[in-house]
Amino acid sequence: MTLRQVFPAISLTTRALCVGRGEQVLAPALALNVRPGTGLLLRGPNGAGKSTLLLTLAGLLPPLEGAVSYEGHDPETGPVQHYCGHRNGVRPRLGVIETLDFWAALNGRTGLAPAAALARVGLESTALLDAGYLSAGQQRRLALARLLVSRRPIWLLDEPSAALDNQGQAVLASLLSEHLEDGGLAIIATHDEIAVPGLATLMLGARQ
Ligand SMILES: Nc1ncnc2c1ncn2[C@@H]1O[C@H](COP(=O)(O)OP(=O)(O)OP(=O)(O)O)[C@@H](O)[C@H]1O
Repeated sequence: MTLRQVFPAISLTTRALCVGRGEQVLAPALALNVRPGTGLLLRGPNGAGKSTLLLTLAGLLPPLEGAVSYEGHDPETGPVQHYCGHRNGVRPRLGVIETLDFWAALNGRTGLAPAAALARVGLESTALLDAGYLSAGQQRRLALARLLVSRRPIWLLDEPSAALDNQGQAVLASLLSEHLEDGGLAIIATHDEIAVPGLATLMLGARQ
C-alpha cells in the first residue's frame, strides 16, 4: 500500500483505557496506538465490548478509566472522526440524495458531492427515491456514502458490512483501502472478513 498522506498525520492512542458499561468492565488497560494509514479490526464474540469500545473512542461513552487521544489533531480544524454505528441514520421520508446533502451540510462539504458519493457506493439509480424504500443493504451503502461527503481522517465503523452483498463488501474494502492510502485510519468492529491487506486485529473477550 502506498501512503499519500492526504489527511493530516493523526494517530489514535489510548492510555490505560478501561471500557465498560456501568460497573461491568469489558476491556481493561488498553494501550492502543493506531497510526496514519493503518486499520484495526475489533473482533470477539457477541457482547465482548466491540461496540462499547468504538463508542468510547468516539467520545460518545465515557471511559471507566484512562484516556483516548488523537495525536496530531488540531481541534480548530473541526471533528476528527466519523462514527458509523449499527443504525444507518436514514430517515425514511427523506430522499436518498437529500439524505447525503443533509449529512454534507451538517458535517461539512469537504468530500465528494452527494451524487458522486452515491455513484461510488453503487446507488446512483436510487437518488430520487425516499431512503425508506431502500433495501437493508442499500441503506447500509447509503450510510457508507456519508463517510465520503465529509472527509475526516478517522473512521470508527461498527459492523460496516452488515447486510452488504459480495459487491457491496468489495466496495467497502475499496473505500477502506483508499482511506488508508490517503493516510486516514480506521477501527472496525466486525464478524466478517474485510478484504483489506495489513489490518491488525484486537480480540476482545467474552463477558463473564
Ligand atoms: N446501555 C447499556 N447498559 C448496560 N449494558 C449494556 C448497554 N449496552 C450494552 N451493554 C452490554 O455491554 C456488553 C457489550 O456490548 P457491546 O454491544 O459492546 O458488544 P459487542 O462486542 O459489540 O457485541 P456484538 O458482536 O453482539 O455486536 C453486552 O453484555 C451488553 O449487554
